[in-house]
Amino acid sequence: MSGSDRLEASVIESVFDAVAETAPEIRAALPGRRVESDRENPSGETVMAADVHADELLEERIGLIDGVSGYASEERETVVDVGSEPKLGSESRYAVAVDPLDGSSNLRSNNAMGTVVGVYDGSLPARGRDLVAAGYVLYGPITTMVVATADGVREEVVTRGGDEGVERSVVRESISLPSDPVVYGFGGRVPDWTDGFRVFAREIESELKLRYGGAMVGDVNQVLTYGGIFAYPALADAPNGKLRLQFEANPIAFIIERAGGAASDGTEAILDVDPEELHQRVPLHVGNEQLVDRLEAAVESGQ
Ligand SMILES: O=P(O)(O)OC[C@H]1O[C@](O)(COP(=O)(O)O)[C@@H](O)[C@@H]1O
Ligand SMILES: [Mg+2]
Ligand SMILES: [Mg+2]
Repeated sequence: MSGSDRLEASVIESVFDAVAETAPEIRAALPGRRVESDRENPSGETVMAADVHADELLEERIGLIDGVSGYASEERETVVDVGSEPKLGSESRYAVAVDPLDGSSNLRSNNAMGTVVGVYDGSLPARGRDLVAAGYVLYGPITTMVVATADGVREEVVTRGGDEGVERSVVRESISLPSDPVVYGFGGRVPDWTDGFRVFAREIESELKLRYGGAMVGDVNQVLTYGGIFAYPALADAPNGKLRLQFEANPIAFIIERAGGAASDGTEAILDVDPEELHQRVPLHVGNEQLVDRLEAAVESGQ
């Protein structure tokens, strides 16, 4: 292994160690943080106290990792320079982009939420093809972490061990999307969908079962588990949809592609989208390849 390969492997391992160690703390702190903070994020959304807390914990832990030069989050205007000279040689060139708490509007109703992380080889904003790893934590009835690297996709269960340590056990390895899709979940109000997307949705309704929980991580995990399609599409008053390219769409697209699926903005692969700014939004359609292909055809013909 060359020096730069060693650095990359060590950065990826350290990022997921940090995320796994932080997840039980993020979860344990939720009950007292189901209220709005006095802040708005760069996307113009009101930030919950739990969003702020998760972001602070992750910045502190990820910022310490040897070889990581930048930390960016949905909740911060600019990339935080956390660079140091890596001990393993090579330059410190990796940037980590995080959605500290995905689906935080589910806090009030006590439904699923997640944490999304992307490890980019380069400075942000970057193309999804520059990701070297991505993953998410799902705070469901149990806490799981899905990790995707060049080697494939795995799912771990994360629990608090003795003396506040964290235990991780791999429960699924080499995950690939089931070839016979079962579920779908689409965000946004139906009247705001484009004509092409509505036509596609009508077809899918008679083929698959609806599973929509309002947290992208939870909804995507249904697709990863049972096969199917998740979308937060372009809307009449929001042509770029709701989800953010760097923090949400790219990491999810990376995971689903590694699991044998596809992800599209409606015309091209999410991972090929050239970023213009850190917080830009993008329509996201992700799942089994044949469904994403059909979606692209329908969206194109309906515009
Ligand atoms: O409430 P809506 O419009 O269905 O939107 C739900 C979508 O918004 C999100 O909550 C946005 O993520 P954040 O909670 O991180 O802002 C996604 O997780 C989810 O897919
Ligand atoms: Mg989110
Ligand atoms: Mg969020």
